[in-house]
Amino acid sequence: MTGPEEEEVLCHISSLVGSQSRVNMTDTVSTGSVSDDRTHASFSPQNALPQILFKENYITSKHWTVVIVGAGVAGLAAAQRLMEGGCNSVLVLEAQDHPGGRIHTMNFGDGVLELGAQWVHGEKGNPLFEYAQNMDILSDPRTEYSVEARGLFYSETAEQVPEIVVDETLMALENIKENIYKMFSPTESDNILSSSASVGDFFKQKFEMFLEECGDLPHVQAWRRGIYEWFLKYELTENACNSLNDVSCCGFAEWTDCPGNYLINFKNGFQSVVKSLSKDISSEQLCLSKPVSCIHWQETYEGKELPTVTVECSDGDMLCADHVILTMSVGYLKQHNQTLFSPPLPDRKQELLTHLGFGSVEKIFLVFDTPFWSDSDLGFQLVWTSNTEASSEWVRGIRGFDTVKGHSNVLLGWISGKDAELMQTLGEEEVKIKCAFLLRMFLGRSDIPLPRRVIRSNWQKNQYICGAYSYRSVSYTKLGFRTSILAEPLYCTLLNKEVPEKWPVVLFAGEATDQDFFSSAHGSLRSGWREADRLLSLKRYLPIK
Ligand SMILES: Cc1cc2nc3c(=O)[nH]c(=O)nc-3n(C[C@H](O)[C@H](O)[C@H](O)COP(=O)(O)OP(=O)(O)OC[C@H]3O[C@@H](n4cnc5c(N)ncnc54)[C@H](O)[C@@H]3O)c2cc1C
Repeated sequence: MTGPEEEEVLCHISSLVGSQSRVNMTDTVSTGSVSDDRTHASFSPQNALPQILFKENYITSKHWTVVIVGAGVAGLAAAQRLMEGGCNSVLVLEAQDHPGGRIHTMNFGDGVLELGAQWVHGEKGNPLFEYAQNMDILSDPRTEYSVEARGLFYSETAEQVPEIVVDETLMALENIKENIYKMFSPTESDNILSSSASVGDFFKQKFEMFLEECGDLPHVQAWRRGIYEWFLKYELTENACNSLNDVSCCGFAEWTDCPGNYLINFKNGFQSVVKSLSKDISSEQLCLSKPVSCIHWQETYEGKELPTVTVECSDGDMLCADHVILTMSVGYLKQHNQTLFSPPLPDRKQELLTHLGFGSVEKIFLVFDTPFWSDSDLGFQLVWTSNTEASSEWVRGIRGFDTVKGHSNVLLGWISGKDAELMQTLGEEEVKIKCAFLLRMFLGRSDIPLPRRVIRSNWQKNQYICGAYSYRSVSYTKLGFRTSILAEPLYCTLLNKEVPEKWPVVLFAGEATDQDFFSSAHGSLRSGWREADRLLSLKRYLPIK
């Protein structure tokens, strides 16, 4: 079913990690990360057989200094940093048959489609921007820019909402958002009351005040309310939550913007970061299709040597290491932490995982034979001003359709929360029909054709990702949780006085563990470096291999 215009970039990535996938014949892994019609053809168990026999012995017979679980940005960044620091005994285990995690670039036509991370968000102080710039993999933001959530705003009665109303309302909402940052910034909000404030309540209260001040005619007020609903959907996507009432104002204000262009593209897609981070990792050190099922660690150790962490894989393989860095998503950890650790995680960490937010954001790419819009259109934003029959359906969750850089015949719809989860359960035909119906209704154009195909991301369905990214919920801040609690390693108390008494054995990286840049790829990158540096600082105690 794969169209001629499309080719999995992941196949290209496979070449950078060698042609051996080390797929275990006895362990069939369903990645579920993309629509069912795409497979990673280069990794066939048949052609991997000779390597399997060699690799399985190789990885289990060695005692590794560091085993990293997950080959997303965080895991690869940690591996690269460790190796640059002189620690070469590093093994990366990845459950899926490709590296990249929540980065998934797909070749399409003459360009790419990004099913996961799409842009570098900001320049100044952004570690990913600096890294990518040094690697010369970024497009020039002055000539190669993207737009998001722009274009014309239409109501379900096919009226274009006057730009002045759109601009005024969005400006008011941006000001309210700015106020959340100011009032709830970590320096301003050290009290119990502010820790229970929700972003949803804050917006609602301030927006009602704005409406009152405006004193509009009823139809203008209906537009403003529709724009407000549109804006909330935008924020649901930014925060990957079901409702902004779940998002804590304090947690929201912890996010730190990096000044500069917010939608920076890569010359060859986000996958070039994956490629660059893994360029020095040999094929022996990156083991794909190798899910880890349990981390066996010790809380105290009396021996003269250093304690060993045993990594148990789903296929029964046991690997030994001095340290393990885990980079799985919070969604995955929420589902598996009860069985993933032996002994179990400390209570406080388990409780944190219950309260830390992690929800769905999905992309729906509509591919048309020929565009029904013009080159100057930036997108079509959907403003619901009343309740119609369609408004109770999942399609109401679609914020709008943006044009896509490099593809004149593709529109991108964003959807999040419960509507995104429901959308994933539907067949391609139904999604196609519903999206075309929506566009016809809002644009008042019965001539809009059915898209030729629909390409969806399906992050929530992916058993090794389980959603999009993390957010700080109201209960999380109310109970006093901090990112540092999630990021804190599991220590083993050593009686050997030659080394620090609290010896980190299991370490945690990944987007959610970054204090300021959680939910982003630059947060992941920094978290991988942070944990690698933590281990490199112990170098003097280790026979670094
Ligand atoms: C739709 C979407 C759009 C986004 N847009 C942007 C954007 O424009 N800009 C931006 O900066 N960020 C964006 N992000 C966020 C960004 O993609 C992530 O923050 C980042 O890629 C996460 O990297 P990570 O290494 O922390 O985790 P992951 O990428 O999730 O890596 C973890 C890896 O662990 C593996 N794994 C899980 N369980 C196991 C196991 N048991 N054994 C072995 N391996 C396992 C997983 O398969 C995965 O490969 C977006 C995310 C989504 C979903």
